[in-house]
Amino acid sequence: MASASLLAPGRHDPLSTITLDGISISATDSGDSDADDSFHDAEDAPRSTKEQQRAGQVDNDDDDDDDDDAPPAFPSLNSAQRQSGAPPSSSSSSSSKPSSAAAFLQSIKAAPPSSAAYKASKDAALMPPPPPTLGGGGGGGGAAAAAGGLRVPTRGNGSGGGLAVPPSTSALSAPPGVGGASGATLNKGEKKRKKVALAPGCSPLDWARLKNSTDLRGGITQLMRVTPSELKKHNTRTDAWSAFYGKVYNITPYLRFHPGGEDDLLRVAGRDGTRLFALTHSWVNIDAMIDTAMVGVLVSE
Ligand code: HEM
Repeated sequence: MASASLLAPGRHDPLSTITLDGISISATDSGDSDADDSFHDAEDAPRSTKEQQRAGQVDNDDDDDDDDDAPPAFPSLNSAQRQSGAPPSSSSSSSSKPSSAAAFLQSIKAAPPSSAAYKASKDAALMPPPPPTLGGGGGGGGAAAAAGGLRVPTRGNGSGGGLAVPPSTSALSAPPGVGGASGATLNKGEKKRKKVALAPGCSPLDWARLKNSTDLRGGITQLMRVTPSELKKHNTRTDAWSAFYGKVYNITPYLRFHPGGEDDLLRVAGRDGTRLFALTHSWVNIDAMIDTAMVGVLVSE
């Protein structure tokens, strides 16, 4: 092929091979200093030629315009793959090339036609990868795409690195009582948390699994009208009912799953626990928590 005559003897640098071959396809362009035309010609190179050039390269995606329009960014100039292939680098062999080819290469390297991918690959040989940038304004992927690389999406919060802990949280200490944060101090009016260590197999997830798969009514098949005196009969650890917001629940199976401990929950066994419940954790959705353990509604005597 005509490209062989433009290559320096013994020169196998894929970078120069592609570029020079691009010129060779349109022979009349060989003296054209317009780099844009040269790269366009390379894009139009016959497929078989391009495949030969790409032999041994990782990226075989023909649809990638960057690959076709610019000297290959992959394998990158300092990659192990490229080094193991052992083609001599362009800088080390430039002195042995014919002066016209060397000058042409030089002109391309000095001003590639708006080829950000080529510039990135060239820079990669000289310096470590840049630190992650912010994707402020939703345009975070733009620079990465232009550089021909993939980036982890970052949050455009306007400060700090993409995956770093938001600066606002660094000043916070753990909530009192959480994770054994003994050094945590309580603000005035703040209550100390009283969560207990649950036994193995008694996590909230275990409870969710149990209550969704098992009948927890303790033998009750139909919802009952429960009077306070009836409720009072179920006040033991093995048979505990309690009323919350007008509904009566069999809390016996939930005792060992209660994050606040069995004893606290047992305080309301056999009676209306609405007030204590609301005082302790009004945010807990009791219906979602133990709906399958509901045995009836609370009625007056
Ligand atoms: C069937 C009724 C109840 C259910 C479903 C229930 C459920 C829960 C849940 C889900 C939590 C964890 C809350 C969180 O992490 O924010 C919790 C914590 C707690 N519960 Fe209950 N609870 C019930 C009744 C009660 C009652 C009647 C009392 C008090 C006598 C009580 C005292 C506590 C306490 C002290 C905590 C720890 C709160 C903390 O410091 O984080 N609970 N409960």
